Amino acid sequence: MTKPPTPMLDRVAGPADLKGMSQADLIHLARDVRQEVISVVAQTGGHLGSSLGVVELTVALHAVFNTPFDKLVWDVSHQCYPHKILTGRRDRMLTLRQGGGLAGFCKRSESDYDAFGAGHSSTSISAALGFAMGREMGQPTGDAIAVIGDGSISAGMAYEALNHAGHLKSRLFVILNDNEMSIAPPVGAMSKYLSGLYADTPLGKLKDMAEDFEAVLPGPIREGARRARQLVTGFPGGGTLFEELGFDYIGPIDGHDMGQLLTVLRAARARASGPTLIHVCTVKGKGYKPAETSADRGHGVAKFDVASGAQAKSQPNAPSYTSVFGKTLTAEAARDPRIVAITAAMPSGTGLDILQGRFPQRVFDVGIAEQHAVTFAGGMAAAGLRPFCAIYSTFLQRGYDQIVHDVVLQKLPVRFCIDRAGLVGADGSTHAGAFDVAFLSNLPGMVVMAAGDEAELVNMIATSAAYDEGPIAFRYPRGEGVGVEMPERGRILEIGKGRIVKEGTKLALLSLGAPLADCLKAAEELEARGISVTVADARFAKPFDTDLVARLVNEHEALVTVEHGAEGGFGAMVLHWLARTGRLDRGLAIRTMTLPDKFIEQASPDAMYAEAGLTARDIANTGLEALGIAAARFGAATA
Ligand SMILES: Cc1ncc(C[n+]2csc(CCOP(=O)(O)OP(=O)(O)O)c2C)c(N)n1
Ligand SMILES: CC(=O)[C@@H](O)[C@H](O)COP(=O)(O)O
Ligand SMILES: [Mg+2]
Repeated sequence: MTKPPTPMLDRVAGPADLKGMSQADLIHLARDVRQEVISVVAQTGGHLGSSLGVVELTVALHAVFNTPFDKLVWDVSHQCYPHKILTGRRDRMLTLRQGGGLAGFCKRSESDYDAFGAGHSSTSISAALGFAMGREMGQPTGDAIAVIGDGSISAGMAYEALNHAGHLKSRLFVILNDNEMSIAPPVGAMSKYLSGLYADTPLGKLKDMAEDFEAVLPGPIREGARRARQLVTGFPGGGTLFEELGFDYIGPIDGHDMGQLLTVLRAARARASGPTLIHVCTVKGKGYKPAETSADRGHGVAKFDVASGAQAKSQPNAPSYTSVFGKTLTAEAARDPRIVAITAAMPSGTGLDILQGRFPQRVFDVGIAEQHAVTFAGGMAAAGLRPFCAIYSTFLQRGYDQIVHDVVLQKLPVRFCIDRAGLVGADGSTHAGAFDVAFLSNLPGMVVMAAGDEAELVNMIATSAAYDEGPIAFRYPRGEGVGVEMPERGRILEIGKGRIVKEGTKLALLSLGAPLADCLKAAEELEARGISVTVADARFAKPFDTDLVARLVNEHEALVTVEHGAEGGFGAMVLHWLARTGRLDRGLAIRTMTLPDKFIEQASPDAMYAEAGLTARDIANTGLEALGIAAARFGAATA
């Protein structure tokens, strides 16, 4: 692939080089950065659309502010590629999202320019406000600037921070990057409100408006903001929502017009004394047709051919868990009108777009609002509906108190569908689904299942649909299933009962969920050495099958539990029970294999599991160790 020339970018080693550049140079630089982002992401895959949308904004911010002394906080930080390119990491961009390479998100450990790490949304205003307070209290830090998208500003946390910032009245910049997109079109009144701020002013006219805005400079910025707002809202007496919250509001301005950006940012930097919100309109995927015209505006892409935009997607060997979930739930919903589903801004990621296609009225996209999603589902369950609340494991962490207080405590039959359970690969540690088994299994009355393969997922959906006694959850990993035969229809599982998948006599491997395939592989390796192995699929982490565990420990010389989750999960529950029932009093050979007590950086899922010590080979070796024949260990772990 020929790389486009980038003469202006080639002159840049870091943000300091932007300071002396003319506006024309910065426009040229932005053009180069855009080419660079396209060229890099074509080779690595990643979050293309959001990064393309903030190219001019990133250049302007680094030209005007004094980073890293000034703290630039990117919300989610999936749009950080131009920022990484301009802050000394250009030469490593081709390692993006790969093992040992640059993270796909901002990371404090990666660069001083990454003021605050992210991956989850809606945290930037709180963090930036923290920096502002640090400055006010004498810490050596400059301005604090949060850049937050219109999708991310829908979450409660963002409002909590705006509310507090308005109260504190400290100088703080919030840049609202409004591209009228989340991953799907954003939902709700806030999105409509933001659009309303410029509904009567088509984007083409924004330039005139901003020139008018410029014309009032260098008069007081507050007056300028008011005039701009009046122009677009037509409410001379009223303030924008942001003004009511105590912010000076500037905008909306065209986020692809370097002149507007520089003028407004420089004026704001020179004059702002309190919290200031700058409303910037951008286009997700800007400057690359295939991204701009795709339904998600090129949100997350695989490697692609730049000329055609065609993405390199490998042929799957089995359906993805996500699609199995979407299709199975749709079939269940066709049979049961009480079934409804909730997503927090991830209809396609969760597979609920499939159900949405068939029953649009029964799928509720609540925006990025996991806490609300959980309690909303609780209310629906209390009303007699059968809600399936589909949230990635990592994002479900946001709704923990809601799970405990609003759902579990009241024994409400919310079905939690936990996708992306386990390590997820390129998104790295922020997105690892590591903790759900641990944080759900300790809740009284909660039922927690994990699918050992895609057919089991079908059974668990059927089981959840039929279960009205209280909250129930099932987890399944990112990516393809294992290729097992699929049942016509899900079977209702007996709550708290596991299954023996393969009978043996000497060693017992007890898998929870996705490690089942690796346990079977490990068993094969061990059997080749003459060690007879039982492989059991626990199915339930809570209540787990105590009869099965008792049988495994009684009838085998050693037991190994295996899970794709953090310490404190299934293995810990098994150990609690064994200890409580006195089974450990005279000793048992038992090992619990979990994710290690550390965050694992991005790499391929196989490489991440290898680092975690959870490959089939690791399982086999742990079994040997538990049997007291560690000397017979297999060689280097294979993924
Ligand atoms: C708490 C949380 N929930 C869901 C997500 C998944 N997610 C990542 S980016 C995104 C859309 C963000 O939209 P916006 O802030 O407008 O940024 P844009 O992609 O439009 O640039 C979503 C839903 C997340 N990162 N964090
Ligand atoms: C930034 C973010 O949180 C999402 O875009 C995430 O990267 C999606 O990952 P999946 O590809 O697993 O849906
Ligand atoms: Mg957006």
